[in-house]
Amino acid sequence: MDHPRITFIGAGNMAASIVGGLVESGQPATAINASDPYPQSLEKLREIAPVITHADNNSAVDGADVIILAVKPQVMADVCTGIASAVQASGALVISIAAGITIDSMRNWLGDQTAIVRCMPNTPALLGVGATGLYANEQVSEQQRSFAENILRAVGIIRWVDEERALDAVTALSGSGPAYFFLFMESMIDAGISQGLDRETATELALQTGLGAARMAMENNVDLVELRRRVTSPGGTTQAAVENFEAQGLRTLVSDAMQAAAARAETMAKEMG
Ligand SMILES: NC(=O)C1=CN([C@@H]2O[C@H](COP(=O)(O)OP(=O)(O)OC[C@H]3O[C@@H](n4cnc5c(N)ncnc54)[C@H](OP(=O)(O)O)[C@@H]3O)[C@@H](O)[C@H]2O)C=CC1
Ligand SMILES: O=C(O)[C@@H]1CCC=N1
Repeated sequence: MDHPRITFIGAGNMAASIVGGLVESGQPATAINASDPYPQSLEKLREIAPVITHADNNSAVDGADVIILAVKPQVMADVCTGIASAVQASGALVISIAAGITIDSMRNWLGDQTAIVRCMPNTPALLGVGATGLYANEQVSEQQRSFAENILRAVGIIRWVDEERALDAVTALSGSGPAYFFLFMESMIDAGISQGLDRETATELALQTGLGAARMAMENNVDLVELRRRVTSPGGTTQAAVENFEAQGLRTLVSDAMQAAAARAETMAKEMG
């Protein structure tokens, strides 16, 4: 099978970014179906590519090889129970991108033997530079694993994890991670302004610095500690700032925040499972 027939349930932000990446990577739009109760979301999706749209989830699932559940965790139970018979009849692979919804919950709603890949992408997928962690249950075949890989690779890098629990750590790191960097850049901009820069200048310098640092970390074959050492002249300005970060417990702060995110993913699984 050259191109699997892919169905998106939910045509929001994440679905739109994955559709964009898929079509760019050669998946024909005519082999993509999407359903959403909100016609405007479907129209927006068709501005990206001429996919086949449905108001009804079951009609979108009909004939699919891969079904991507791209709805909010809160509506997942209703969506899954509503398409369960059609999913069982199709034998399709189900891919969920919802935070904190476990494979056990999905098997309860969809049927025991459903092949499920649970994954956690992030919003840079919108630009094709996402980072996704994936986990497959036993029912997923080799061919279905490669479908899942190709779909998520169309919007960035992918990493399989061996245990489903690890997806909570992936959520805490790369799923929520873009927001941490935005917060850090916001803080740098505010600090620059309070030291006398105008907002536009502070913003431009902070964003370009973020981009430059990320590119250096990815493109130079040098580890982060060494890259940091090269910026930090002994007795200079960077040392003064970094010592302040360390003294105020930046590492503990980051670790505690990521633990809160992972714990929230676990609680969501209990609340919505
Ligand atoms: N945003 C992020 O950073 C990340 C999000 N995720 C996960 O991705 C998933 C989707 O998020 P996102 O794209 O941001 O959300 P959106 O709200 O943009 O998209 C969800 C879409 O599903 C539609 N929908 C609601 N009910 C149904 C239904 N019964 N059947 C079909 N479609 C329905 C919604 O319509 P309507 O607007 O009318 O309700 C909406 O268009 C979430 O589960 C989230 O946890 C994963 C990684 C990162
Ligand atoms: O905040 C959330 O719950 C979702 C999951 C990861 C990013 N956004």
